[in-house]
Amino acid sequence: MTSPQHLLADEVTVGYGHQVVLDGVTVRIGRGETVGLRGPSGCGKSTLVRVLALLQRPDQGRVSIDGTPVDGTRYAVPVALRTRVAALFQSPRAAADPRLSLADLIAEPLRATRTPEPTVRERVAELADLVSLTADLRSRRPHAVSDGQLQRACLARALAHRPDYLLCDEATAMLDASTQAHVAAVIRDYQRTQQAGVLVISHDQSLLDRWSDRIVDLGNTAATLT
Ligand SMILES: Nc1ncnc2c1ncn2[C@@H]1O[C@H](COP(=O)(O)OP(=O)(O)OP(=O)(O)O)[C@@H](O)[C@H]1O
Repeated sequence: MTSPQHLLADEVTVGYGHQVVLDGVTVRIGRGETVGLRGPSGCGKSTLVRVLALLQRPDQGRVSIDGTPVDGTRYAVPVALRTRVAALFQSPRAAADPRLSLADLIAEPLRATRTPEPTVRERVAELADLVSLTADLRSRRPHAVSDGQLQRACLARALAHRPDYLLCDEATAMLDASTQAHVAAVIRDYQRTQQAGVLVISHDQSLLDRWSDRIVDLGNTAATLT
């Protein structure tokens, strides 16, 4: 029997104190498809991304990757499994270590998995080219680049391990129109060439319509959404 080709949040429940944010939510992202996720502010979209990215453990329910259930958060999960999912968030400044050059930022996930240094350097050059970061920009630290340039580095870093699933949480919301189009184009090319599954969160309905194969509405959390 072939294993399923999807990233699945299965009947996931998450609460903070007395507030239940996700109540038995099921969302499936198939390989090769782009799923849009919408819903009013505070309905739990970012919480769901953190759960799917294995950054937060649900109170109930579970995540599985291509049929393999995941138990625990990211660093408790074997490298080969956890690197299949990557996430890109709205604020690159919150995500990036200010002490690292953009090249070292992109290299971070590769070094964290003990990738040999020559391979790291080769892959970083390839990724930086993919997001059009010049050699000059690669040597700068976050304070010396624009938000758009930093977000491009964060995208390169997210793609470092060639994830099968990429979760984009308002990833283009803070960017000007031309950087937004650039980042979106890189993600779409990646999605097509790798047959990756992509989850896109946005408050911009026209962006969701353009980008998604289908749209899931998380405003209706009582329902099971697949
Ligand atoms: N760590 C936390 N501790 C307590 N409450 C939290 C925490 N993280 C999120 N919340 C609350 O959970 C609810 C859902 O937050 P979340 O960020 O997942 O929603 P969202 O749909 O992504 O919102 P937005 O569209 O505004 O980004 C909100 O009411 C938020 O205040």
